[in-house]
Formats: sequence, structure tokens, C-alpha cells
Amino acid sequence: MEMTPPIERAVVIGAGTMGTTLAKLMLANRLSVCVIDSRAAALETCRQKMDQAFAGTDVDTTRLALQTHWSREDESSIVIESVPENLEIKRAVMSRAEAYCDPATLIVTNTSGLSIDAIGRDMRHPERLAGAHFFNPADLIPAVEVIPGAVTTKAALHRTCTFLERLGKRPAVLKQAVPGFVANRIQHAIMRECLSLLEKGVVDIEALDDIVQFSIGVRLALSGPLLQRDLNGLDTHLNIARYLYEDLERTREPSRLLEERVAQGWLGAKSGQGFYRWDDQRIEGRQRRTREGLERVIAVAMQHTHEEKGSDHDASK
Ligand SMILES: NC(=O)c1ccc[n+]([C@@H]2O[C@H](COP(=O)([O-])OP(=O)(O)OC[C@H]3O[C@@H](n4cnc5c(N)ncnc54)[C@H](O)[C@@H]3O)[C@@H](O)[C@H]2O)c1
Repeated sequence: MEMTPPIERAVVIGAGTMGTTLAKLMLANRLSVCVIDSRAAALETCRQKMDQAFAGTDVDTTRLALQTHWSREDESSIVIESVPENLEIKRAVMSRAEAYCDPATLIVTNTSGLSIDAIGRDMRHPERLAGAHFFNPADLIPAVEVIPGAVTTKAALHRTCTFLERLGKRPAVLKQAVPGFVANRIQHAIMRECLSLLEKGVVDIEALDDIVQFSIGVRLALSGPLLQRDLNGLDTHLNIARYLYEDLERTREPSRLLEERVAQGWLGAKSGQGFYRWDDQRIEGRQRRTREGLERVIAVAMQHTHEEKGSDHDASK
């Protein structure tokens, strides 16, 4: 059987929010990484963030290359496209990728929900293109949704998953692509209902956040919704679904409340005002504590899942 060599080099396209944490993930896992961005300033910021993140550690940051131009790549490289969520920009990147990569180079797109087939429409070899949807920050969050296009080969999906596992990730393969994939569909379903409850005046902002965080939020850190419903009882869930669904928000349009806030420039932390008020100090503190907190929550969630797997195994003996 023909053997494909292991991936030794990651080429990340786009040095933005995601590209920077992707580079961090690669370096922390001792991989060479080349980050390509059309803006030199974005590359400079990426360099500063890597120096900051790995100062005083044994991580070799000389494995990081920052370029505004492409280099030739072979099958020991993976290209991870992480440019803005715009079909034209992503298609242009695919065309550059094909010009510089040999046909066996694996290419993945970090799109949050665009069609993989639409991104690969003009490619000569779209069979080696898959979706690999990371979550922010990519160096911390374990899950990665892996999405096949209509012509993606099983071998390309398998290579993508093997690569992700080597990075310590938990790749989960979708059977087919749907807009927003899985996680964003669920996140938007939750937010549609949250915004509807605010609009109807059922609850205020702080109370809503408190209820969600300290009820379903903390539970979801330990088990997925289906496993949780098993423990709760499917009959109980059905009884509630029977009377509740007719009252849930079903709008096909984004919430008016959201439209109004964005129209008046209330974009969240980056504009100083969203649902809450923000200043630089508050943002910095929140980001630092969130990162530290996430590390702890992820460790607890991993440990819990590990113990559960062990006890399931014991029970089946
Ligand atoms: N931000 C998130 O939370 C998040 C989470 C998961 C997935 N994503 C997805 O990841 C992708 C990137 O998102 P982001 O938030 O990092 O965007 P971003 O705007 O922060 O960064 C994009 C970078 O791409 C660069 N760029 C633009 N055109 C380019 C080109 N032709 N060649 C090279 N570089 C180019 C820009 O200069 C910019 O630095 C999007 O598809 C987004 O949907 C984002």
C-alpha cells in the first residue's frame, strides 16, 4: 500500500484572530509553521503574540516563518486557509494554493460555515480539500468540526483527522455539510431564543446570562446535550417539547434588537459597548481570566470524559 508521509509543516493563510492562535497551536506541538498574510502589519502582530506566548518556554519559535508570499509545498505540508469569511477571497486563496502546492498537498478551510464545494468550485483537485472548523482560541478549544465536500476523498478526511489528533484535538467528522455546520447552528439557535426573551422583556441581560451560564452552561461542560437527555429521561423531554415548541422563537430574520445595536455602533467589547460596557482594562482582564478559566474547565471536562469512558468499559465487562 502506498504510504503518505506524515505532515511536518503547516502553512496558515491569514494572520488574524484565528491564524495567530493556529500558529500558536502548531508551535506548541513542535511543528514548523509558515503564516502567510497579504498585510505585513498582521504578520508583525502575529510575531509579537508568539514571542509573548512562548517567552521563557522551550518552544522553538524559529520554526515560525512569516511571509507575504507563497512558497512551494509538497505532501508533507498542510495548508490551512483562515482568511476572512468571504467566498471570493477564499476562492482566490484556493487558486494561489493550487499554483504553489503539488496535487497531493492537503488543503483545509477554517470557514465557519460556507459551503466547502463553493470554496473549492474552481479547483483542479478539490478532492484534497476539506473543512476543518477550529474554535477560538484554536490553540485551546479541543473540538474541530471536520467537513467533507461532495468530492473530498476518505483519505483526505482521514489525513485531516490524524493530523488534528496529533495536535491533541478532538476532530468530529460531519456526514455532510450544512450551513453553519453543527456548533454554529446550535449557538445561533440559543442566541435566537436569548434575544427573543430580551425583546419580549421576559428577563434582563444580567439575569439571562446568569441563568444560562449556571444551568445549562455548567452542565454542558461535562456532557453533550444528548447524553444529558438520556440521564434526564427522553419521556420527560418529550412532554416538555409537546407544549413548549409552539411558543419558542421561530423568526427567519436576525433579531431587531441585534440589528439596532449594530446599526448604532454597539458591536461589543471592540467598540466599548455591546450588551455591556467595555474599556481596555476590563477587556484585558476578562480575556486573561477567560483563557485561564478555559484551561481549567477543559482539563475538568477531559478528565470527566476519560473517567466516564473507563467506567463504561468496566460496566460492559
Ligand atoms: N474569529 C473567530 O472566532 C472564528 C472562529 C472559527 C472560525 N473562524 C473563521 O476563520 C476565518 C478567519 O477568521 P478571523 O476571525 O481570523 O479573521 P481576521 O479578519 O481576524 O483575519 C483574516 C486575515 O486574513 C488576511 N487576508 C485577507 N486576504 C488574504 C489573502 N488573500 N491572503 C492572505 N491573507 C489574507 C487579513 O489580512 C487578516 O489578517 C474565517 O473564515 C472565520 O469565519 C473564525
